[in-house]
Amino acid sequence: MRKVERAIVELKAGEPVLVTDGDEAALVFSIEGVDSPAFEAWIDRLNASSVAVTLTRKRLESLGIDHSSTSGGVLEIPLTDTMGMAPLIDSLQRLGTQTTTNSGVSSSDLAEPEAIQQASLTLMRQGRLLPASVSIGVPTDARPEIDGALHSQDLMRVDAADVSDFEQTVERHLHRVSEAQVPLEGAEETRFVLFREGSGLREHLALLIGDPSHWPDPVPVRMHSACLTGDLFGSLRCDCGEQLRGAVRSISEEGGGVLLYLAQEGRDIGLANKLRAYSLQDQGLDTVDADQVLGFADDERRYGVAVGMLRSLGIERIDLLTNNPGKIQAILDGGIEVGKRRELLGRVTPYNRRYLAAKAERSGHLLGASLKTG
Ligand SMILES: Nc1nc2c(ncn2[C@@H]2O[C@H](COP(=O)(O)OP(=O)(O)OP(=O)(O)O)[C@@H](O)[C@H]2O)c(=O)[nH]1
Ligand SMILES: [Zn+2]
Repeated sequence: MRKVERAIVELKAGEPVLVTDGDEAALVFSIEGVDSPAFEAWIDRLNASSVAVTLTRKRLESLGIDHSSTSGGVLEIPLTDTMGMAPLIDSLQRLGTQTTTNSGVSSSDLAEPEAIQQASLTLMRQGRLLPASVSIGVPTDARPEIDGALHSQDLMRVDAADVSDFEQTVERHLHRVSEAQVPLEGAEETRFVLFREGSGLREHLALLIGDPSHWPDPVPVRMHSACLTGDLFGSLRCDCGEQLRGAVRSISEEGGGVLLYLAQEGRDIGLANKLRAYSLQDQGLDTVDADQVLGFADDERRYGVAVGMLRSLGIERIDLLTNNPGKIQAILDGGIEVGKRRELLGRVTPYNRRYLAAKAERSGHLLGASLKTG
């Protein structure tokens, strides 16, 4: 597991990772890393005649490519002697982010992602990078070159099978690391408990509000996905900051309960991608389409960690503060009983009205009344 974690750090730094599957091996870069010196250097070192771009199905759809595969597609790009590095990098980056549906690529140009390419997309996802990768196949005669780099620790190697296990393993190994009393405005008796994922990459908080021995049954719970712009800076583009403070207040008034503050910035696409999505929304796309252009599903969140935290706190029956039916389903799927849903509304502003409307109309969030009156 630590190897996969290190591989993600390499990819985030624009460096390649060697991904293997049996006898097959490829050097994988994130599409964000193709302008790094390492990319050009490895094309030369391996004397590569082509590179392969792996895109998610959502990304293919947004490029107007009708592809039947559920997991994505792989486009082989031949490298010619006359093609300079700058145009190659430019066309790779455009495949990763351009908004036009006129990509010039058709479904017949695409291959099904194999284990290595599937693993590459998982690595990007775990690193909250753009979900697109570029790989360079390693031919047998280039193995000594690669072995040298592995030996001198210039290159990290991971096996595709370990990558595919990673996501599940992370959720199973949740550690309760540290805790302290932190009095909050409106909820002075609050205890922060920090949980760390097995991989060490992410940390989530449980705020225990009030005295647990006097909590109502079912326990009022809010699962809140981090939103740096809204929670901390009071962004008017969303309703998160108000929901966060409203939840603390309301749980405290009801006699206590738990707020889970989950490291799932931007519906778990990460802050870098959320800012990209915002900028696409400023060009006219709604919140769902903007994420799709970047290659993401409507909502990338899973709640295994939240279920794990509730279990570790000994909570088996909850009332959930949310407008998102997907969260209720996820908790039920995790085997925790949900009594009531309690709505939790933020203020509707001219800046967030469109965002909230898209959540209601396209993602099934229960916000209808607030949008009419707000
Ligand atoms: N990708 C993306 N994420 C956004 C955007 N606006 C806000 N977010 C993120 O959406 C998440 C909202 O989290 P929550 O309030 O927990 O969840 P919710 O799905 O709105 O459901 P509720 O429980 O009803 O609030 C946060 O992680 C925000 O950072 C956006 O335009 N695009
Ligand atoms: Zn927000």
